[in-house]
Amino acid sequence: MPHRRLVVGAILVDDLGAPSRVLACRRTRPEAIAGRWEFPGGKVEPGETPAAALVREVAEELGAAIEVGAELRDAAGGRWPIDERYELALLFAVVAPGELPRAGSDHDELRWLSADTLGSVDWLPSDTQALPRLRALL
Ligand SMILES: Nc1nc2c([nH]c(=O)n2[C@H]2C[C@H](O)[C@@H](COP(=O)(O)OP(=O)(O)OP(=O)(O)O)O2)c(=O)[nH]1
Repeated sequence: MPHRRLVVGAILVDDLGAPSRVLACRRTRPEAIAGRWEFPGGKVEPGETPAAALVREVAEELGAAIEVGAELRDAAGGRWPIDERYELALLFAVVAPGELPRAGSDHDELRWLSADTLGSVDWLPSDTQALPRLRALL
């Protein structure tokens, strides 16, 4: 199987040590996935670490500085498939002190979700795969 390019997503939580809420973001584009909810992030550039890509993407999309924590892997220690070309790395993160994430042009709504409400929005399919493991940590 050819090597898949990496997309990173931030599981932005209220507290890295004792998370109880996660930030979900509703995409505005492209049209095929507009209205679906995701973890903010994007494609890792060549030579960039996943954590550095995440800091860059969240600053661009939500205007907020973050601190990056551990990665959420699947039960076998793997990342999350998107399609033939991409796979998803999900990294926990917190907003830096004094920072406030705001929707820019990539999103039209942000919502903080708890274990009880995590399934209440229409997540992208690759993100849906990770929800049971994430919910167990909230
Ligand atoms: N950002 C993000 N993308 C996701 C998630 N889940 C998922 O399947 N994807 C898919 C949607 C997109 O096809 C792809 C990431 O593309 P993107 O548009 O966010 O990346 P980017 O910001 O680098 O965009 P671009 O510069 O290439 O336009 O991964 C997720 O939780 N967050």
